[in-house]
Amino acid sequence: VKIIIRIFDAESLSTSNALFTPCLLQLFGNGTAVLRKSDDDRAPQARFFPPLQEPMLLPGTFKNKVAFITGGGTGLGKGMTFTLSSLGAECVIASRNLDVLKATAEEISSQTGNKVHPVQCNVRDPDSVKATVDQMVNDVGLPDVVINNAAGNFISPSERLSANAWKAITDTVLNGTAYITLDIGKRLIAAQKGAAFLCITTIYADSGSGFVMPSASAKAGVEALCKSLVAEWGRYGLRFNIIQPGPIKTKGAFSRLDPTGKFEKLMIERIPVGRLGTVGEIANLAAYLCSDYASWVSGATIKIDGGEYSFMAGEFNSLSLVTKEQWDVMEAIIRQTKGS
Ligand SMILES: CC/C=C\C/C=C\CC/C=C/C=C/C(=O)SCCNC(=O)CCNC(=O)[C@H](O)C(C)(C)COP(=O)(O)OP(=O)(O)OC[C@H]1O[C@@H](n2cnc3c(N)ncnc32)[C@H](O)[C@@H]1OP(=O)(O)O
Ligand SMILES: NC(=O)C1=CN([C@@H]2O[C@H](COP(=O)(O)OP(=O)(O)OC[C@H]3O[C@@H](n4cnc5c(N)ncnc54)[C@H](OP(=O)(O)O)[C@@H]3O)[C@@H](O)[C@H]2O)C=CC1
Repeated sequence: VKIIIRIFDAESLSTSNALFTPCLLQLFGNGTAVLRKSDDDRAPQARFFPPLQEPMLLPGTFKNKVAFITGGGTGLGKGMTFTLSSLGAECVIASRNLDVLKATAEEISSQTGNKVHPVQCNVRDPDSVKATVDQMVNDVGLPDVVINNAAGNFISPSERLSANAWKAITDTVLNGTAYITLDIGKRLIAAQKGAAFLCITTIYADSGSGFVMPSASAKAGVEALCKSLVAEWGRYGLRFNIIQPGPIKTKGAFSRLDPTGKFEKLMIERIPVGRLGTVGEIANLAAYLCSDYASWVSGATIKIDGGEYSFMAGEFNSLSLVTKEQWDVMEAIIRQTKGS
C-alpha cells in the first residue's frame, strides 16, 4: 500500500488506511462531545447480502427446553433470548441490572407467550453465580442450553490500564464464564443430564488486538476453556461451541469501542459484505448451535463477521482500492521488469 500511495499520491486514493490519520484527528477534534449519530452507512454490495433476522428454525424446536443466558437483558443476549423464546424455550436471563432484566423478560414473554425469568447475577462473584443457579434450579430445573454471553470491554491504550481495569474485564469474561460453566456443569454431570453450551467470544480472540488487550486475553482464555471441555465432558452429554461475532451495533459495545461514532465507517470499508452484522443473524446461528439439529456439532468455532477477519489478515487485500487505470500503470511497470 505504501508503494501505491507513493506512485499515485495519497490524495487520489480514497483508502481508509491512507486517510486513517486525518480520521483520528477528526475523532478527537470534537472535544468530549459524544457523537452517537453516525449512520449505518452500507457499501453498495450490501444489497446482495440482506440480513434475514426472523427465527429460522422450526417453531417448537426448543419446546420443553430451558435456556440460561448471561447478559440476556441487552444487545446480543437479548436477541438470542428472543429467538430461543420464540422457538419455545423457557429462558432464564442473568446479569447485574435487575430492572433491565425485568423489562426485557416482560417485553419478550409478551411477544412469544413463553416465560422468561430474570435473575440478578454478578458473574464475577462465584457466590452470586451459585445463588443464581440455585434459583434457576428451584424455579425451572437444570438448563438444556447455557449461553456464556456476559462481557465487559472498553478501548484503552494498555499503558493507561490499572490492575483493577484488567481485573474488571478478565473477571467478567474469563472467570465469569468459568464460574458459570463449572457450577452448572457439575450439577448437570451429577444429574446425568446433557446440555449444549455456547460461548460468545470475538474475532480478535485468535489474533489478539491492541487497545482491548484484557478483552482479547480473556476471550482467548474462554475459547481454551470451551475446547478443553469439548474433549473432557463429551462423555457426560455436554457439548461446547463458540461464536466469534464481528461488529454488531449494540449500545453496550459501540458506546465503549467507538465512543465518538467515527470508527464505524472505517469498519464497514473493511467488511467485504459491506455492512455490520445484526443481532438476529447472531441469534439464528446461536439457536442452531444450541438445538438438537446441531447434536453432532461440538468444538466448532464459527466466525460471523461478513468476511472482516479475512480482509484484515490478507497482506494485499487493500489493493482492492486500486482503480483500473492504476492497475494498467502497475501492470505495465511489472511487465517491463526483466530479471532480478
Ligand atoms: C473501533 C471498533 C468499534 C467497534 C468494534 C466492534 C466490534 C469488534 C469486536 C467487538 C468485540 C466486543 C466485545 C465486547 O465485549 S462488547 C461488550 C461491551 N459491554 C460491556 O462492557 C458491558 C459491561 N461493562 C461495564 O460494566 C463497564 O464498562 C466496565 C468498566 C467493564 C465494568 O464496570 P464496573 O463498574 O464494574 O467497573 P469500574 O469500577 O467502572 O472500573 C473498573 C476499573 O476499570 C477502570 N476503567 C473503567 N473504564 C475505563 C476506561 N475507559 N479506560 C481506562 N480504565 C477504565 C476503572 O478506572 C477501574 O479501575 P481503578 O480506577 O479502580 O483502578
Ligand atoms: N456487539 C459487538 O459488536 C460484539 C459483541 N461481542 C460479544 O457479544 C456479547 C454481548 O455483547 P453486546 O450485546 O454487544 O454488549 P452488551 O453490553 O449489551 O452485553 C453485555 C452484557 O453483559 C452483562 N454483564 C456485564 N458484566 C456482568 C457481570 N459482572 N455479571 C453479569 N452480567 C454482566 C451486561 O448486563 P449488566 O450490565 O446488567 O450486568 C450486559 O447485558 C459479549 O460477549 C461481547 O463480548 C463480540 C463481538 C462483537
